[in-house]
Amino acid sequence: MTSIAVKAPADFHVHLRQGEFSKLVTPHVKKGGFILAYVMPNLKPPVTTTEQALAYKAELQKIDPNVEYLMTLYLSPDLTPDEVRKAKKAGIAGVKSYPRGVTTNSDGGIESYEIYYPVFEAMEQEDIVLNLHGEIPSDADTNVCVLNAEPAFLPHLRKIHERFPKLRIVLEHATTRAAVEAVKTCGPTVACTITAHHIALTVDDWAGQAWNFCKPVAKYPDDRQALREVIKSGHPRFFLGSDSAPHPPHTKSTATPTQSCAAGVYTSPILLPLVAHLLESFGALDRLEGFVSTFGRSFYKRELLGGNAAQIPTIVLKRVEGGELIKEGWSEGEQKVIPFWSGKKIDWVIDEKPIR
Ligand SMILES: NC(=O)N[C@@H](CC(=O)O)C(=O)O
Repeated sequence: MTSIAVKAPADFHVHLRQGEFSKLVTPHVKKGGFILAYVMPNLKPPVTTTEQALAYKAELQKIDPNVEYLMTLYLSPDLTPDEVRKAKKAGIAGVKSYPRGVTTNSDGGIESYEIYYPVFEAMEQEDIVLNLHGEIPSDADTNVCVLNAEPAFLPHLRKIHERFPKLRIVLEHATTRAAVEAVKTCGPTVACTITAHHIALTVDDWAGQAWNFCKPVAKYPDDRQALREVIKSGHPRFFLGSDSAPHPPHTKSTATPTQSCAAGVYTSPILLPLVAHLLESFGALDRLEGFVSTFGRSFYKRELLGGNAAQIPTIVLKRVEGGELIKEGWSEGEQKVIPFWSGKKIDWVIDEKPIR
């Protein structure tokens, strides 16, 4: 195969940041082949109200109007059932839960799920999606660390799903076989995003390599295998959410003995070619459109159906013999960002002028 057409690619988990940094990274969604971005709310301060989310959306639209932005709120005590109803009317798509302290800007994250049951009830009624960062905080007393934080979280997923069976829930950026199996056994209201980097990496790739470090961390080879298998099987409740998380280079690469490096892997500007390259590497290229577009769109009720099929935006990838080098980085003024696999070659690029 030398070219592939993908209809309406949608990234169901992306960090677009704020201020000048946002101006650099937001256009990279389109650059990477995507026309829909499901935007994370972990800004400083976090996006906790409908008003803030709409103001943030307006900023993103000003930077790049060519992408559809689906906005989320940050689960915190500020979020009330009334605010959920207001959010629904304003078109907010989801609420993201970060357990306290597990990742970037999660100091205001949650400590217990039960206190949010009235909020979940309103979300279930209003059909707003709950996006779960599925890790529990590390705790030496209970032997929890980054390697088992995700399996240890799964009982919470099951409990919330049992209590609110109609609430649509997405377990974000799954990294383990246990998570894949847990989501499979849940009902049709529970889905799961998988990142590009987690189908490439294992523990060995981030131990000693800050650029591959993100939360949740990549796990064992067998866990990666489970992610690949479920994508290859074409399971419709498993789809792409890149968790593309840019950080200024100095926060990734110049950690000191007392300061750890920022968590996050940046894939936006190369995303669709990268996913095609990875899926092809394990024989799942035929699942590309399902994984990066139709499955997620169907779960989120954002299908592009009917009308004239020719009007659906289509991105064409072409194969590059010998591979295409991933750029060293992008910069604008003082802002700079370095992508995942910078300096490595991948086999696909976006065809800017496809012959139709
Ligand atoms: N994935 C990451 O490692 N980091 C994300 C936060 C998150 O989604 O955990 C970020 O905002 O940098």
